Amino acid sequence: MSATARKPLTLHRLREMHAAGEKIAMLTCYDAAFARVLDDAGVDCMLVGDSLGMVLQGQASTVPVTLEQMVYHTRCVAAGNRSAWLIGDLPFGSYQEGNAQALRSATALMQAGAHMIKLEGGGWTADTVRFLVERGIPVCAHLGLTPQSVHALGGWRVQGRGEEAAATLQRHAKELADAGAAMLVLELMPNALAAAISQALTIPVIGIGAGPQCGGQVLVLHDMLGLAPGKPARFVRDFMEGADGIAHAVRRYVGAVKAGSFPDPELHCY
Ligand SMILES: Nc1nc(=O)c2c([nH]1)NC[C@@H]1CN(c3ccc(C(=O)N[C@@H](CCC(=O)O)C(=O)O)cc3)CN21
Ligand SMILES: CC(C)C(=O)C(=O)O
Ligand SMILES: [Mg+2]
Repeated sequence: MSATARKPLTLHRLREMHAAGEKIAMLTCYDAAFARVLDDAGVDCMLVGDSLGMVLQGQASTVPVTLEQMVYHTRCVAAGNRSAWLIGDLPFGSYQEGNAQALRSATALMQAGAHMIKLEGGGWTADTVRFLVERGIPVCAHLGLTPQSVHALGGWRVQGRGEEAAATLQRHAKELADAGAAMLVLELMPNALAAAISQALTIPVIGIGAGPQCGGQVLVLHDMLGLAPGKPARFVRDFMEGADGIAHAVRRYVGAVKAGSFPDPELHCY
């Protein structure tokens, strides 16, 4: 634990960082032990991602993850975290019924310790985003490869290739920002498209497989520690390679994101 504890990050502070051009470093986190490590290493935002269904549970997608499981892991992370901004992922089926269901699910994550909730999907979610924001719940939107829709999208494929698909994603991003989303995750899309969306919005855009020109980056923790099974996706870098332990690997990730040296457009991008 560092001698000088950081002040807890706020949405106000994240907006200031973004306005000043400082990149935001986000990692997924699923438990208290890692939350301590990430907090001490200076990670700005922790996402309790529904990717835990694949990473922790060994399932083939994020579709089976339940709200109850997300609440449990959010509570675990909140217990270990002191100063990072904590984002809870709404799982598949926990907001699609309508605004009332979305508010109930978001409330469960906020009461478990989340500071913000994230939900996947395009323009159709804008009304729900507005509804939650008006009721005091900060919302992060998520566009591009939205894993909860993997069976509809036809696999883990790069999104927004082609003019029409790119224009649609740009329109959805604008609609979500207008609805009050305070942050936007862009997953798996060409650099140029993610750069254009980041430029067009004032809110921080956090990329994963979306190029270096986003306002910040996120990776799945176990991927950047070289712990995920199988061949990693192209956008992953193993920060354990040459690192002196886990805390050092996480500090190297934070440093690389802040310096703009990760992701490398030659290696990790589309
Ligand atoms: N461990 C883990 N890491 C992740 O980043 C992640 C998850 N799990 N689970 C939920 C989703 C699924 N994700 C994935 C999974 C696979 C690819 C993948 O294999 N992509 C190909 C690109 C295919 C194309 O060119 O269209 C690649 O080579 O990167 C990408 C994102 C991202 N998310
Ligand atoms: C990869 C990030 C953006 C995510 O949604 C997750 O980890 O569930
Ligand atoms: Mg997710």
